[in-house]
Amino acid sequence: MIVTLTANPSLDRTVALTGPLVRGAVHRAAATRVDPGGKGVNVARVLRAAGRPVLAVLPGNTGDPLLTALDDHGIGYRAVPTGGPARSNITVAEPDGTTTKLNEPGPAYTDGTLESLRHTVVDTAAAAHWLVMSGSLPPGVPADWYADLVRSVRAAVDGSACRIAVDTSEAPLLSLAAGFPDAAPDLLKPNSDELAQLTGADATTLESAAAAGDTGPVVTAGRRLVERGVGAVLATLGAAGAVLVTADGAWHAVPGPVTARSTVGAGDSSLAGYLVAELAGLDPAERLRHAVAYGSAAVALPGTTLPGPDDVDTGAVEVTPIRPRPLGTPSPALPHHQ
Ligand SMILES: Nc1ncnc2c1ncn2[C@@H]1O[C@H](COP(=O)(O)OP(=O)(O)O)[C@@H](O)[C@H]1O
Ligand SMILES: O=P(O)(O)OC[C@H]1O[C@](O)(COP(=O)(O)O)[C@@H](O)[C@@H]1O
Repeated sequence: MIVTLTANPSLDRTVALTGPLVRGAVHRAAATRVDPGGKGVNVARVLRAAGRPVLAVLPGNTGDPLLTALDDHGIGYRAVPTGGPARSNITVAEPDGTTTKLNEPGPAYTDGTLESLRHTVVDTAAAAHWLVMSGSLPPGVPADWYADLVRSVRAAVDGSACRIAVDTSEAPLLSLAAGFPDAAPDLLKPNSDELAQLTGADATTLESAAAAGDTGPVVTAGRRLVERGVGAVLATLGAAGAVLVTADGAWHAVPGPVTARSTVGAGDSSLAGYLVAELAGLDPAERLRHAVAYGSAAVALPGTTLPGPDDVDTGAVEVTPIRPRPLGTPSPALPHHQ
């Protein structure tokens, strides 16, 4: 079983426009849709569609439309009472696939929510193969909460029995990294912005260099994290695919041709695809292939519509091993902001 923790879930409302977004203009939407969202919820949805047993842990009060949506999708969950309804995050989708996201901060927790959530995670992790902690933290939650939770789970559960994956950003990500090596997860899934936040590198340059075939800076950034205790770094790079770095090697995977409709949920689908392959016993290169195939499949679908196995074409993804640097060769410099 896989447990996903979404500390700040959302109802994702996607508004599709008929033309490009114009600031200050009135737009008549072509269509709208509402999906249950938040990073861990999305990972749970993809895993469930792939036939993997999954439990979503999240804050939520009985009757919250988000919990109703999870019921409708057949996602099992443990919800902890909290301070108000789940936030609504808005995506504006333009016809060329450009997506603009407006993410609310989310309701503050009531006294006890944080502790109940922590207990529920530690309790459910005891029976899990993977625990996935994903997304932002609501207002008032200490930034080092994920780092503390990694330590709590490791103290309570045999580490080899339940591995931990983390996908977060900004202060919670930086606090997690400050807690390495003892708070280092088995799998970290940064996108290029998050890799830049961790290393001080420039995100656009990391992606554009990889798109031009130079994965050196991403591999250097990934290796630094692995040297600090992270088991594997799955660095997703938008249209440039993804790079996987472990203690044993590094690989780059490039997606096949995709018509982008909405990038929302692409990173979550990548993480879920990686886990699908890992649970099937596939090797690191194949895990990366699945991650990129699932991410690209998500991009081709509207709103937070997430891919099932039938949407995913692993054969279209090209995976290349990245040769280790010869001994004594200095690492390439990371591209920093000018
Ligand atoms: N424009 C795109 N074309 C094809 N695949 C894409 C595109 N954008 C994202 N992807 C796929 O989705 C994955 C995750 O996207 P990314 O933007 O890096 O993550 P996040 O959603 O976390 O920011 C990529 O590794 C890639 O496989
Ligand atoms: O917790 P955050 O960082 O505000 O992100 C939440 C948003 O991210 C999503 O989970 C999508 O994430 P990705 O596009 O990175 O896969 C949305 O469903 C949700 O609205």
